[in-house]
Amino acid sequence: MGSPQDSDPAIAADPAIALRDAHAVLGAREVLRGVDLTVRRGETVALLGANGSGKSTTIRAVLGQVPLTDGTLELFGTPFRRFRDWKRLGYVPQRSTAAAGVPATVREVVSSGRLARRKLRPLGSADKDAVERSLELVGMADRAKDPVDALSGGQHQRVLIARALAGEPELLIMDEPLAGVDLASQQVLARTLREQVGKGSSVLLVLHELGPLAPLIDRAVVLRDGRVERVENPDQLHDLACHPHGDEPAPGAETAPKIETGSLT
Ligand SMILES: Nc1ncnc2c1ncn2[C@@H]1O[C@H](COP(=O)(O)OP(=O)(O)OP(=O)(O)O)[C@@H](O)[C@H]1O
Repeated sequence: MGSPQDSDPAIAADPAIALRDAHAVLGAREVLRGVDLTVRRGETVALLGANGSGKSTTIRAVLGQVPLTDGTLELFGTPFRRFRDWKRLGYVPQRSTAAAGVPATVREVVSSGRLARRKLRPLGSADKDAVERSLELVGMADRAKDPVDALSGGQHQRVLIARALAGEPELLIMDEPLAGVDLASQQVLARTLREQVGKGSSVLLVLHELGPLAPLIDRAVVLRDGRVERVENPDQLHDLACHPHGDEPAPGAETAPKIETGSLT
């Protein structure tokens, strides 16, 4: 997707993410073995690949949660070791790892997305407006006072997305945002992302199926065994989501509905 920022060559020259020849070790294994990943301003990039191919590790490396043993990372043109502008990033972790058992209301969780912007100051009117806008965007405004523990899995996911959006990030990173989410919530996410991208945000998301997000994806980077196997443009995305490693569908197999089911492998 093009963004208004594309017209500024200085900004367009600095991608939101520039990961080069990234290597990372977890336990005794080299899990990333030379990953190159660029997300330009205003671009929406999907990371695809089989279980264990290194998608989450790549995202965690971009966030600095997994150190690189080799290679380089720049965020918005700044080498990672000097990058401090965390308010420009929003992160939606895999649902199972976040907010479970937190004794907080929906609004409180979403408000925590403003932390990097307001530091330790109390919530101001701009903060409150951003929180309310994010709740509206994901369709959770009417649940704002409910404890997050009282939510379903898909509603939980919407709250985590709202928390990331509340920080008004220029780069939104999401790890399997469609996992376990019904079609209605997937469509809410698609609408939300479209709005973000329309404002010029960049998006990196791990997906197993493209679902309603397919029309929003500019490029798909397919990982295999800790390396980029290939990079595809939107024309190939349908086949990629169903057969990320180029496996042919069984003769007569119905592939189109698979993308829309939301049931993930
Ligand atoms: N903490 C860890 N210690 C050791 N190995 C790990 C650790 N976390 C992940 N791995 C290994 O790293 C590899 C890549 O894992 P990663 O979670 O990045 O894959 P993924 O592509 O996101 O998979 P999935 O689709 O299942 O979420 C896997 O082989 C996994 O077993």
